[in-house]
Amino acid sequence: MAEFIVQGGNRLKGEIVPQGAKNEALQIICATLLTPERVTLHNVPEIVDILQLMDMLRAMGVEVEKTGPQSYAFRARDIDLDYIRSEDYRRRGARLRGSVMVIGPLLARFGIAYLPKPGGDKIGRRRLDTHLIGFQKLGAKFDYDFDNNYFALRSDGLRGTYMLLDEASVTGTANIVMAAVLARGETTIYNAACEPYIQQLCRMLVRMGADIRGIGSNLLTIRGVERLGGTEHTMLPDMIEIGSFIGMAAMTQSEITIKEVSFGDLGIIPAQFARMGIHFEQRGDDIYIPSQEHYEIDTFLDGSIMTIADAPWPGLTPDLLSVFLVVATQAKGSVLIHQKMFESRLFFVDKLIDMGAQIILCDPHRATVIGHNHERRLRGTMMTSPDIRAGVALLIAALSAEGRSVIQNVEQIDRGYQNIDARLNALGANIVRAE
Ligand SMILES: CC(=O)N[C@H]1[C@@H](OP(=O)(O)OP(=O)(O)OC[C@H]2O[C@@H](n3ccc(=O)[nH]c3=O)[C@H](O)[C@@H]2O)O[C@H](CO)[C@@H](O)[C@@H]1O
Ligand SMILES: C=C(OP(=O)(O)O)C(=O)O
Repeated sequence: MAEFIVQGGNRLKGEIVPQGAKNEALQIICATLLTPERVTLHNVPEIVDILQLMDMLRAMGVEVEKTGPQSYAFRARDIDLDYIRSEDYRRRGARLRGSVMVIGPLLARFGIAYLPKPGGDKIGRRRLDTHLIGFQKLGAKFDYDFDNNYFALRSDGLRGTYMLLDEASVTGTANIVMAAVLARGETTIYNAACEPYIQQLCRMLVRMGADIRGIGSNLLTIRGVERLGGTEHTMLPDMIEIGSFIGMAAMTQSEITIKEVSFGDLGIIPAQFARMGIHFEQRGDDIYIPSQEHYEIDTFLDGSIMTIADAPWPGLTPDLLSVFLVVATQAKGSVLIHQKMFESRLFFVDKLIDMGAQIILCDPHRATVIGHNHERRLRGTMMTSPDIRAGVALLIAALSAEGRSVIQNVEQIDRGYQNIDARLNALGANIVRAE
């Protein structure tokens, strides 16, 4: 298990370029299975989850070639359909959440797919009902194999239909869209997720020849086509990484410019940081954050305590709530952080409490934070990263803290943030990676 040894207290300064979006890349890489033609992807983040998904596709028979820095070409000519029943496939699938999205393309193109229990962050129940019920509505049949622990899905030709999703699942919507683009007839998906990840996927599918209307909304209409062709696609900058850097700048009182953020695709994220009292300027497509001695959390218009809560897009992504929570520990004022979607994502606050933060964990979904207004620093300590985003929140806490912290299990952070120690050290942080 690798760890970060962090000497806290440095103010950071300089420019940082965000990586390509992890959760978009997971969808997009799975979509390359939909065509035997070449698909070239740019701005691919070389993080553990993405490298593992690419290895899984290679093992399935996809030709994957690195064509430049952060660029890869994929060609899914001959897929080994025996491999997708193998123990190796199940083992690889279990390492990341994104693996679940190979199912839609396999079902659409080959009429057969196996769904092993996917991995990903252990942040509460992560059900797959939306995916499976969606495939069933398109005419697929599924059985659970109790001996081998996987779902087997089959179809003798998917057919378009109307469906109202029980929840706006991100990976569920991506999976169903990828199945529907090659189904016969028209599919309507209501209550579809509409994050920029999904919008980007849909735009790429359209360039491959798909017919999709309603992109960016929660009502998608897809007219199935016979086949899809090759294309090129560039990932957006990772909005979760951008949000993490905004939070880090505020906590460490640093002056940072985040380059080429694709501001229009950040949705409500900048406005929510502004409600935390954090100043920033949009300069072209960059975000400039000046060094701030203090930041004061807004109240609601009636004077009541601010709540920062997640909601399906265009609401605030749950993946940034851990960062908002840590940022609040040094703000002036109080805030209620309400993580509605996941039930085990706030437990990392005990580490922040150990560091001296004033937090009351009200229940698994809600924590009240009373900020120190930078009058009292957090204290460095020993901690373990429980999931990607809590890991980064703890790293931000450690960077701002007095003294030395050790963060164990940084493999969790590496799943989602490329080379984060070196990139932050280039801004003046003091992070040493030890194996
Ligand atoms: C690989 C990937 O892309 N992972 C992201 C994806 O996971 P993933 O697609 O697995 O998450 P889902 O969107 O399916 O749902 C996440 C959780 O939120 C709940 N839920 C979902 C929709 C809804 O309207 N109401 C609701 O309560 C679900 O029950 C579930 O517990 O989306 C999550 C929600 O943005 C993010 O945290 C993950 O980083
Ligand atoms: C929860 C996340 O990832 P995953 O769905 O891959 O576990 C995340 O990116 O914050």
